[in-house]
Amino acid sequence: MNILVINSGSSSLKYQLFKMPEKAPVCSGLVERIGIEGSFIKHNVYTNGNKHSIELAAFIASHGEGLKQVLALLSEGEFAVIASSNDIAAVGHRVVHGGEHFAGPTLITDEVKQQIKKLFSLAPLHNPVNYKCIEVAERTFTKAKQIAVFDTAFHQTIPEQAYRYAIPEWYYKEDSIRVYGFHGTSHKYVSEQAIKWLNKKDTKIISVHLGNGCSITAISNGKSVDTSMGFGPLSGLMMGTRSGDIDPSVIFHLMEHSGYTLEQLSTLLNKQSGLLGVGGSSDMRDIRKMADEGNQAAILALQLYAYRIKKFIGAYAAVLNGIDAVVFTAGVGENDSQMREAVCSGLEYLGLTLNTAANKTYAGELKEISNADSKVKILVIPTNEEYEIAHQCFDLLTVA
Ligand SMILES: Nc1ncnc2c1ncn2[C@@H]1O[C@H](COP(=O)(O)OP(=O)(O)O)[C@@H](O)[C@H]1O
Ligand SMILES: CC(=O)OP(=O)(O)O
Ligand SMILES: [Mg+2]
Repeated sequence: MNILVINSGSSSLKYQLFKMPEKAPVCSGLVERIGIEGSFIKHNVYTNGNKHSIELAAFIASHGEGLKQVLALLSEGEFAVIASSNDIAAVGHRVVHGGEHFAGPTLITDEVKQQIKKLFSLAPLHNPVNYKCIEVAERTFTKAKQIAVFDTAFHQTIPEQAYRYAIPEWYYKEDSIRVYGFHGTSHKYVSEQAIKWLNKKDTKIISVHLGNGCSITAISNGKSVDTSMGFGPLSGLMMGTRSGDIDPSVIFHLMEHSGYTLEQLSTLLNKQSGLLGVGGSSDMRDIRKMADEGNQAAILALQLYAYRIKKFIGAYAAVLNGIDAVVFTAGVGENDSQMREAVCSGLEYLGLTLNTAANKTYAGELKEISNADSKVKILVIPTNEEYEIAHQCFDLLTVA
C-alpha cells in the first residue's frame, strides 16, 4: 500500500511517499522558502538503498503551487515513482489545528473539512494552507482515502491546570478557549525516539522544536504535560515571523492609541514579528549570515531567540521536577549548532553540560551532544512528522 504524506508548515511543504507495511520511503522532498526569494524543490528518490536527489530552483509563491509541482514530479519524467494517481491508496495530511474535536488520525469528510475551516482564524498561517492541500489532493487522487493527522492530538493529555487560562470558566465551557498546543506529531515522534534511546522506565523529556514555527513541550513518561503554544500557534517561543509570548496590553495599546484593526494586529504578530521583525529575515540562515557580518539587529534577534528557549527549559524543569533529556529538533534545532550552544550555555546548574565538539559534528541522525558526565542528556533527533503520519494512517486503515 502506497501512502503519500503532505506536511505543509508555515514556510515549507514536505512530502514523503511510503510503501506500507514495509515502512520503506519511496521518495521524499521539500519545497522551501515558499513565498520568499530563493524558493526551491528538493526531490529524493530511493532505489535499492540508494538515494538520488534533484534540486529545482523556481519562485514558488504558494503552498498550492508547490504541491502541484510536486505531484507532477511523482508521476511524470525521469524521477517518477508512480504510474498514475491510482497507485496512491491514501494521502495523510498534517493539519495544524484540530481544536477539541480530534484526538487521533481522522478520515476526512465534508464535516471534518468544515471543522478545519472553522479554525482558520486560530491558525491563519496553517489551516488555510492545510485545507488547500486537502482539496488539491482530493482532485488529484480521486480513489485515495484522505486522512488528517492533527498537531493538537498529542497534547490532549495536558492536565487542566496547564491547559486552562485564568479567565472565567464560561470562556472555556462555551467557547473552548484553552491551551491546545501544536507540533504534537513532531514532539511525539522525537520523544519516543528519546525514550527508546534512554532505555529507562520513568522519563522526563523536554522536546525543543525549532522550525519556522517553534514550540517546546514537557513530556512525562511519554505524555505531553505542558507546551508553549496555546490557543493558536502564536504563543511561547520567538519564531520565524511570529512574536511568541507578548503582554496582551501591547494589543490594547496599539488598538487604542494607533487605531490598529484586528487584521493589522494579526498580520503584525503572525507575519511581521519574530526573527523577521527583530532581525530582518524570517530564515535563520539569513540571520546567521547577517550576524556574522556584524548586523546588530540580527545579533539581537539571535539573543532574544535563545533567551526565550532557555527560560522555558527552566520552567519545564520545574514542571517535570527534573529532566532526563533535552531534545533539539526541526530546521533550526537540527542544523544550527550555534543556537544549541547558546541555549545550553548557562544551564549547567540544571545539569546540562554540552560537548561542544560533538555539538558541531551532528550529521543527520540521533546524536548525544552532552558530555559523558552530564546529568541531563542533550540530544539532537531529526524529526520525521511524515513517517509518524504515515504510520498513524496505516493503523487507521488496517487496525479494526
Ligand atoms: N543549516 C541551517 N542552519 C540554520 N538554520 C537552518 C538550516 N537549515 C534550515 N534552517 C532553518 O530552519 C527553519 C525552517 O525549519 P523547518 O522545520 O523546515 O520549518 P517549517 O516546517 O516550520 O516550515 C528556517 O528558519 C531555516 O532557516
Ligand atoms: C504549528 C507550526 O507552527 O508549524 P510550523 O512550524 O510547521 O509552521
Ligand atoms: Mg514544520
